Amino acid sequence: MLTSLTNIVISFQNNTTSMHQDHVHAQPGNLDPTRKRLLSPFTSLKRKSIEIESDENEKDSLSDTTAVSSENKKFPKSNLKNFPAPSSPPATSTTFHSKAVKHHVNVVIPSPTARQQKDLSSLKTEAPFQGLSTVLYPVDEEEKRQAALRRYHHARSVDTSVVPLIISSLNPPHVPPTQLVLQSFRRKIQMLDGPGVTFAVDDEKLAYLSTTFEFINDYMLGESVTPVDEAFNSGCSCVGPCDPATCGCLVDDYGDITEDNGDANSEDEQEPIGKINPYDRKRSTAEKMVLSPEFLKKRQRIYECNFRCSCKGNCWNKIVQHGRQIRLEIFDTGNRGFGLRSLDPVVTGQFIDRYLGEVITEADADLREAADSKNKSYLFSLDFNQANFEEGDKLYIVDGQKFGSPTRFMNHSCNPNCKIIPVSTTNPADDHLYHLAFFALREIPAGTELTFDYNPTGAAEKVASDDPTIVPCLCGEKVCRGQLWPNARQKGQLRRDSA
Ligand SMILES: C[S@@+](CC[C@H](N)C(=O)[O-])C[C@H]1O[C@@H](n2cnc3c(N)ncnc32)[C@H](O)[C@@H]1O
Repeated sequence: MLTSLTNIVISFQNNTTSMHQDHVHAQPGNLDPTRKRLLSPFTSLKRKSIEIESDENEKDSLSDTTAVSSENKKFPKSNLKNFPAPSSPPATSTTFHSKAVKHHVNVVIPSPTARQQKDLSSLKTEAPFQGLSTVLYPVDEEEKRQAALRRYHHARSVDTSVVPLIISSLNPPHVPPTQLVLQSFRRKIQMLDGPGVTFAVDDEKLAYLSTTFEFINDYMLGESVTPVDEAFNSGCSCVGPCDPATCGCLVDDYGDITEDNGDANSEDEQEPIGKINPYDRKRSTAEKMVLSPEFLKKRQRIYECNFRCSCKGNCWNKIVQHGRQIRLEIFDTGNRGFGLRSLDPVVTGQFIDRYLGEVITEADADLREAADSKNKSYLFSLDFNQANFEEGDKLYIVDGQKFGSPTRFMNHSCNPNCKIIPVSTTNPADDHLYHLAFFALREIPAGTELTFDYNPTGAAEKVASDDPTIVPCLCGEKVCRGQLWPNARQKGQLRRDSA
């Protein structure tokens, strides 16, 4: 079989695009979010929908040039480089103007066999609608109607620098990139467990946040973080609902350990006077269980019933593990960055949400802090039981900067309306890994900013107000201490005292 090299003229024809939209739809490259594959003229060349002009004379005149296998119809690079590089329009651009006017590309087309020639000529006569040298196939009823009326447009060559290649039916309506990022961020927010979380923040700030932060539904454990083995896990042996007087999960009551006098671990030297029931059944309404007023004043850890407990089912000592029950909103405070508020009224002692993030070792936290010392602090130390730590024990830190929960946006106040309580929901034997749960210290009307004290035990510590390194507190409370934390202790401040 003879092979000939045909010089063909490729032009983007105005009608071609619409005629072959179905064709283009089928291309997986459509899904490429960068759309580069669709926008590249080179890619377009590969599509069958491009009109190719050739005639017998041209074939003949070129038949003595170099032969190349027809299977690999290669477009010589020397010609391709004339195509303009994609001008990287926004990912969702629906229309673009090809800057190429005409491009001559050498393509090898095998000479048809006698049989093929016969087939082709029969095709030409049988095909209902023909262009000057090209058989065209209308794709929808309107195009068929136009073609039947001979209104079919057959421009042979068009100045493609002014012909918009409209691919509107292939792409969603034009959406600016910021909106795209936001759409994807909002979709992710919907994946958060619990009632909705919304944003009252301008698009630009939200778009920036969405590129630097992601919501998560649980801790992300770092490589060096090892939870205590399940073999050490235990549960209560209550039959039926847990008895607040005897349930083995409840904390022993030592009477006088409060926020004011309180070392959380001083119980070691005393005999318990009973059990503290962390959640108040008396104050519960039909739908709400709250932290007991006694517990709100104490520095104690809550051990909720877990899957090892005999009580099973919907035990009243399972609150934090059921997750957030209120709608939250992240808003722009204007002077302290983002803040958090509840869209629902919150009652005293009500559970708000957990503080989540990457759980990392103290050494890793130090490295992160050193690398990013000027930024806001999102590091919380899981050091509530530090007095029990033994030589070699690892101290874990929760870093909510890049991954976290809505409480990552809670600001400090010198007169806070929330407080963090350490809560174990799975393995009570694990002194290093537990949850940091926020509870309401008082009634909080819907729409009020949720805050906590970043430095509850260090309230008295102040440094000279002319210290240039002080981070000023902007909580605006009458009792404001004027600074977020004594600056000499800024490093790791959240990591020390918040729990
Ligand atoms: C855990 S973040 C709180 C969320 C933060 N506002 C944001 O936009 O992501 C802690 C940081 O918020 C700022 N911040 C929180 N409370 C503040 C306050 N009362 N006054 C000034 N800045 C505060 C400080 O920059 C602090 O390092």
